[in-house]
Amino acid sequence: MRSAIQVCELKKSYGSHVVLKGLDFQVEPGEIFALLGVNGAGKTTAFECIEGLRTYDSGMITVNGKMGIQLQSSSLPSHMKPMEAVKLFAKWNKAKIDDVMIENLGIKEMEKKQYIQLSTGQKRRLHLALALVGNPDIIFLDEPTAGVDVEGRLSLHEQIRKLQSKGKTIVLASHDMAEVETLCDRIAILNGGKIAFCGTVSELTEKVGKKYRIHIKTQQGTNTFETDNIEDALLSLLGELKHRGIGVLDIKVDKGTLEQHFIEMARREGS
Ligand SMILES: Nc1ncnc2c1ncn2[C@@H]1O[C@H](COP(=O)(O)OP(=O)(O)OP(=O)(O)O)[C@@H](O)[C@H]1O
Repeated sequence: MRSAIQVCELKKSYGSHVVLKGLDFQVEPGEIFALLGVNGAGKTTAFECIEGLRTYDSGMITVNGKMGIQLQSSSLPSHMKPMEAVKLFAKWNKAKIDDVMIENLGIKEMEKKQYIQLSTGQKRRLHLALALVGNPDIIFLDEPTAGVDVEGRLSLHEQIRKLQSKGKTIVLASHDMAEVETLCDRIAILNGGKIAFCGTVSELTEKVGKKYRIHIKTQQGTNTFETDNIEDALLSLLGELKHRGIGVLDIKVDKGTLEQHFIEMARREGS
């Protein structure tokens, strides 16, 4: 099967500032893929090169499918009404407005407001609707839930999953690691102008998360212990607690969070 997006040796500089030093990655059809990196790593630059909005110095980009691009904040005229924007985008795309999509994203509820009067969450939903107007195959979302409250974020996640269930490919950039962990099939970490890691979150954990962490809650409080040998550590910990007559209320074992692995990756492979 052809990849939805294939990026080979992508290089991009702004004057003497080299931002992308040869990116290589692929996005497969129907997956939710995240491009991660610290501020200024070059995620937006990479997106814009792929989207055809920015020229690049060298490399090859292949996109198989129609693209839909979520706007950045304050990209629309401040007095424009949400449905006016939707109609305008539909006209540009020569597309029929999908009433179900408009309904799902709650665009009609904001009908009376001007763009400038929308909340951050409402703007994000409108931007997503505008990206979807032309019925694209591949949807680019640059920080789709930044500044959105928990409820709004969950509702946007639901919409993004619905898109995936319809066979759409989603490519997103996000600084919210919890969001990435729950939503994405694969991630790529951009660091020092290169892809430092590309794969699933579990693969990243295998690569970076060397130690097990035991989080244990007792009547005396919560503690975290790190160990290489989970079996021995658990046995001796539980044995010791039993010996001292301390009851265990909760116990969890992990190999660190995506956030910790991301930071570790940035430190390890830093530019
Ligand atoms: N038009 C431009 N002209 C010159 N430099 C630019 C331009 N756009 C971006 N840069 C620089 O390129 C680097 C990468 O920026 P980019 O916006 O792609 O990063 P990013 O990973 O998307 O960051 P953030 O997480 O903050 O959105 C930064 O150092 C930025 O200052």
